[in-house]
Amino acid sequence: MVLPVVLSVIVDRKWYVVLSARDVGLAYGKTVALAGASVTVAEGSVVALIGASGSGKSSLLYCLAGLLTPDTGEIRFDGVLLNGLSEDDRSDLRRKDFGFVFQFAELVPELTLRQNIALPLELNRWRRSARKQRVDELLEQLDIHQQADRRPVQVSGGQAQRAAVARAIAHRPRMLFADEPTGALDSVNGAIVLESLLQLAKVNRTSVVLVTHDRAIARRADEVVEMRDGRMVGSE
Ligand SMILES: Nc1ncnc2c1ncn2[C@@H]1O[C@H](COP(=O)(O)OP(=O)(O)OP(=O)(O)O)[C@@H](O)[C@H]1O
Repeated sequence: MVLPVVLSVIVDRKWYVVLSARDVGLAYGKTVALAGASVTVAEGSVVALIGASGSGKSSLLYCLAGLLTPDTGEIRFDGVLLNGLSEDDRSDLRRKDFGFVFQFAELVPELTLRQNIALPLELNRWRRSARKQRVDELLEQLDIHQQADRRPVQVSGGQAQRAAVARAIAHRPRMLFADEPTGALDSVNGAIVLESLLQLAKVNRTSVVLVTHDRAIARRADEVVEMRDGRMVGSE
């Protein structure tokens, strides 16, 4: 009975929790940003964190991504407690398994789009030929091949943000963290960036945590988690 076994492995994999936060608390001095926030991300799924300004979305995203250490609670990636890792191990994890897209592309201004996209591949020691092939493929997929040799100031905001998406996903990370990735764009360019991000994540089977205050964007996610006052709505 090989088939049922294979099927059950596929089903288990689909619901495998790749990342989770449990009862996470974080304060900046006297300001409480997170007050017992909990969320789980199934492998290959897109989770949108939505909520009013100041509700703690970005703080939770940064804790999930290992960029901030929570004061209390647990963050686990692949079952491993992030708070228990050394700073070196956490930065290894971010380099290999995580990708980031922020509201403003935050590309390196001195480098061309092509060089920006190649950065995570260099950091992960991809061979030159594999690097070139992957960067060319992404430039085509994101329709920015004609701007490949320009620097960020020489392209439009939408093109720069598409390059930022390419850079975030280039090394095929298991997790992509996106903080208002379309927040600085008009609706047409915002839609192009969002579609590219979701499509590339799907192709690479990358799980996504997406912070947005826009319900129309959140509707594209597999799961929408609403935050208020540093925790999930309905969790009081
Ligand atoms: N570096 C910081 N220093 C002090 N307080 C901070 C800092 N970052 C965030 N805060 C505060 O923590 C709370 C949560 O902020 P956070 O940025 O996580 O919310 P958010 O939901 O992402 O907001 P927005 O949608 O406006 O980006 C807010 O009260 C905010 O003012």
